[in-house]
Amino acid sequence: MDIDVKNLHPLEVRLLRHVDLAEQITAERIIGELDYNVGQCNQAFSWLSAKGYLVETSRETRVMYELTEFGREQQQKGTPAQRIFTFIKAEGPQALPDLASALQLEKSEIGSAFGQLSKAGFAKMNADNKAQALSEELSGEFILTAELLERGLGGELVEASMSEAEKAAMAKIAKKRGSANSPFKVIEREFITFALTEEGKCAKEAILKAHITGEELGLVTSEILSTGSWKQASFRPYGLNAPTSRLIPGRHNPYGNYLQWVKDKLCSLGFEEFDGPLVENEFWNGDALFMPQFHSARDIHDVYYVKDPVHCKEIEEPWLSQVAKTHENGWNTGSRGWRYSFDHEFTRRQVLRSQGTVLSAHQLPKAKVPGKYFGVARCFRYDQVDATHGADFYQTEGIVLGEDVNLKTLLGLLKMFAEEIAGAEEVKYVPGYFPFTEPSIEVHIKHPVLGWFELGGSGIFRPEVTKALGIDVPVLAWGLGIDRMALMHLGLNDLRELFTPNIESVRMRRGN
Ligand SMILES: N[C@@H](Cc1ccccc1)C(=O)O
Repeated sequence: MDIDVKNLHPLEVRLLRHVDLAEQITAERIIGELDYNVGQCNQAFSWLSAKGYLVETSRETRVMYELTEFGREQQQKGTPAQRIFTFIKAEGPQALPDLASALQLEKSEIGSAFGQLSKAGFAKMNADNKAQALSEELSGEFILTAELLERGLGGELVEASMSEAEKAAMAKIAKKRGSANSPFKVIEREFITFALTEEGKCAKEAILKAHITGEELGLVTSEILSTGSWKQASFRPYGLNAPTSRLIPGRHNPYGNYLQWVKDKLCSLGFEEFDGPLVENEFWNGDALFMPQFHSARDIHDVYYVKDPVHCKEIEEPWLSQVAKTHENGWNTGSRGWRYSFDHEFTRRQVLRSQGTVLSAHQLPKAKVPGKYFGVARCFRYDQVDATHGADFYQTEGIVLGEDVNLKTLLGLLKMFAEEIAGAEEVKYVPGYFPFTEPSIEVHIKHPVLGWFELGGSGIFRPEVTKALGIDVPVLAWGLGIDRMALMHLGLNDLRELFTPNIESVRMRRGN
């Protein structure tokens, strides 16, 4: 079997070298014989078990006794019974209160210790009501207790390896967990026995063959360099195949990065960024874009209305009057208008913006000519959520104003969005319809998994839009689903992945 033992930790190596092939291995032995502490021993066991070199062969819970502080004190001074016996042996019979003050023990302690001595026949109360020793020396239980206390100094006592007499003596003096005046605390500990597996045996042989001792140095220190001791030392090899610990530095969300990249790109092309509120009104979101107020896309199924307050205060003039007249009869835009009576209450209804074009409408009255503007706008439309639809979505919106801009300029921009920003290889530009542009062009791209889908719309704003808002030059306009572009660019197959809270999948995603 080919086993790579170079990456074993010295704690594992020393353990493997130490144990015989057929041996049962216990923590006690490893701690005692290899001078490991409990933590090191547990680590060696768990690492070797994880590698399949060790198997657990049995597990038992053992009762153990641990000397308490009180026990240590008694061990040093002697137990009350011992001390009373030694004292009355040396000084002759004593009254109990005198014993208490001479030995600095509580009366109750004297009482119970004398009781034990007299019951066992080592002392008695004489005619003068004084405690008197009855034998030459203590034996039995009293000696056992002293011995147990002494052995307790050296470490925990395992019940299973105690004699019946010791167990009986221990039962009298030890209390379960923590009693302040008990010399021993009773604890229970799990003992696991391990044995080498076949792989473990191979590993042991491989270690011996490779002369790995576990004493190799893992660290070059200034000390071993300055003393020159490195010359004699043997070193642990680098485990070039050892897995490194995973570093998870903070990083930006890939979609956030993408949005920033798009913004930077547009700014570097001379676009100015615009932005606006999420809550808009029908006027800017639709009316100013020459969408008739009775247009079906504006009914309650598509747009989210604001419940409170339902209406905004007032719409800025002269835009309100100019737009209203344009709807009614074309005003002086050269159009006949939609020929209905403009609803001044409807126009003030508050909505969540449903298209980024609302930003373009706001921009027109204050735009520079020539000028280029863009924005990334979160928009809201009621929709059934699926791989390519959300209830809210981001659009990258933009306008270019100027005497000499035309359809060719627009197509050039759309090509840049589809090919450079979305990264699509197959693109289709098809005629479309929007109430605010003429002509209108839709952009479609082909996604490797989802197939063809629409990126968004574009066109040249109609004079009904531009003139009513104070602009008299051609204005190119577009609104493209930037979520969909990101889907393509980031190599994802579902819009919902852009917004996933699953941190693992976000970490794995390639950034921009
Ligand atoms: N606002 C349109 C897209 C569009 C923008 C600008 C001009 C033409 C079309 C939409 O959301 O679908």
